[in-house]
Amino acid sequence: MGGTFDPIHHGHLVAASEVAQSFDLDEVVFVPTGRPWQKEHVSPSEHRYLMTVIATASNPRFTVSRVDVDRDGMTYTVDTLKDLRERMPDADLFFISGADAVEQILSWKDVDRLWELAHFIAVSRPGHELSLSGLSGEHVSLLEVPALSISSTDCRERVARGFPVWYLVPDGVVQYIAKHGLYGEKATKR
Ligand SMILES: Nc1ncnc2c1ncn2[C@@H]1O[C@H](COP(=O)(O)OP(=O)(O)OP(=O)(O)O)[C@@H](O)[C@H]1O
Ligand SMILES: O=C(O)c1ccc[n+]([C@@H]2O[C@H](COP(=O)([O-])O)[C@@H](O)[C@H]2O)c1
Repeated sequence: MGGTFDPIHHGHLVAASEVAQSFDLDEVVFVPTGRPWQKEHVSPSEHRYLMTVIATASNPRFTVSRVDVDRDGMTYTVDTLKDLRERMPDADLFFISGADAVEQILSWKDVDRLWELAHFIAVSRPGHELSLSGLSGEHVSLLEVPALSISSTDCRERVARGFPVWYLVPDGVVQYIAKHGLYGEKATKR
């Protein structure tokens, strides 16, 4: 599952867990982006990587990859998938995305190459229609997952306003944000 994870939240974790169950996956690899070219003002990748490690540590089926964080330049999924394929030559690769990301996929770099590298799984997300958006069902599967109306943008804005993010993100991530003063945190009651 690729994402900017700024920060990772329970919407990401529930989506990953549902896909793992429904598609009988051995492992879900979370891949935090290095420099996402369609997003501005992103937190340093080491913070996003470490929050992802903290959030996934307790699940034996979840792992985190540094392939995007360690690659120079902008992050493109075509490179992510090539790097993962090199590291896992025998694996069947699936790329998990939310409905909003799938709406944009035709704008991604080397989109035609993507279908050769992985099968895509689009999960439902509140506020977005889950549809193939003109993509082929041969390359993309759709999956309804429990609806959690959480976004990283909302989490960042809440922290900046001094509102709690407990129960929106894992406890360790709440503590990591406070410890490193991410998102312009104002003092909050805990
Ligand atoms: N609540 C959610 N339910 C289902 N999928 C989600 C949810 N939140 C994010 N996703 C999906 O997870 C992937 C990574 O998301 P990302 O890290 O960009 O989080 P985000 O909440 O969309 O962030 P931001 O608000 O900063 O854009 C994307 O494919 C996105 O569609
Ligand atoms: O390859 C691309 O051109 C591309 C463009 C936008 C997003 N992506 C990937 O989509 C995933 C979700 O991205 P984001 O920005 O919504 O967190 C993440 O793995 C990104 O690298 C990929």
